[in-house]
Amino acid sequence: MSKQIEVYILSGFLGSGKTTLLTQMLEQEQKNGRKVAVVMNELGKVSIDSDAVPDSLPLAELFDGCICCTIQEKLESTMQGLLMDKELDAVYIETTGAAHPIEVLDTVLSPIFADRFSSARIITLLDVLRWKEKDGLSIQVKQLIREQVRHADMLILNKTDLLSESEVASILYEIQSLSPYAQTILTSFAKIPEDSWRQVKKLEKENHQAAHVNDKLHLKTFVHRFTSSINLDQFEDWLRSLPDNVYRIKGYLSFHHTSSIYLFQYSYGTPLYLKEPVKVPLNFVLIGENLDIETLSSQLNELEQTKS
Ligand SMILES: Nc1nc2c(ncn2[C@@H]2O[C@H](COP(=O)(O)OP(=O)(O)OP(=O)(O)O)[C@@H](O)[C@H]2O)c(=O)[nH]1
Repeated sequence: MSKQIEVYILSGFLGSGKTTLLTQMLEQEQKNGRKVAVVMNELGKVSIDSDAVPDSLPLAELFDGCICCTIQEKLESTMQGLLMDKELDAVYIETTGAAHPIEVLDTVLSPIFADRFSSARIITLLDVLRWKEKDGLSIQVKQLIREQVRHADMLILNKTDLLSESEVASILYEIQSLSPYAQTILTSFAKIPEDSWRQVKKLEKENHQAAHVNDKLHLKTFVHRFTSSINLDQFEDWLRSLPDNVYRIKGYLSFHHTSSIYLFQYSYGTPLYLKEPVKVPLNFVLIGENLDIETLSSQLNELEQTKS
């Protein structure tokens, strides 16, 4: 199997400190001599933050749209292009403040190459002052910030210099009830301990051995590779039996009754099948909260056991 590439999705509302954080992460990575690439997304037509990325690093700037919705396919092709670099260790994606992290994760895990990026992590920054004054925000913005917090693997409560210790403590308490599993740290100017974000990845690696570590991560991804065709009716029975914590599925399937391959998409309970014109590996990606990966894996293996 080809080398896994680490992916860090930097999420957080406008001005929360994503670029400030990215600059430090890249300094660390350069010090460690690792090869990284950066993907930056701006809603407008021009580059604003690209100076934060040293000239020596590959940088893809995706303008004039949001990679979580209007220009999803640009992100997908950018990620596919990055796979050509055999030396690459990690990709940092700075999202726009308006991005929904699950939508970005969903794009990063395109079934064409999901097995290479399956350790993707969401790191969310929260501006504590903005959170304290959230009553002044629209319902939609409040909802988006909550989603960014809720789906984080690592949560950075930034700009703590702007509030008192007791105000920060009460926000921490509130946030931990919203996102009890994320590794949470308090920062000013996004100063995080060296390489701490890379430890988040290690936690999942240990998932398979240490049951207690599972509790730390709530949003999970799982990539299954089908090696044969399956029975459509049985597949649909399996879909109907899925728990609500499976948010997204997408992947390639082949069925006993046809020689075609289908791209299957499932979002908020609605399935969609599209005939795929070319032959592709049958990668099947699931994204959800607290997924019981062992059970899902054995159910998918079982689907392959039926031969007609
Ligand atoms: N006081 C204070 N200012 C901070 C802190 N972190 C970042 N800033 C400042 O906040 C502003 C926004 O920081 P950025 O890192 O550009 O935030 P961003 O999330 O990349 O912003 P967008 O790209 O607009 O979404 C900059 O002027 C930073 O210097 C902090 O902890 N405390």
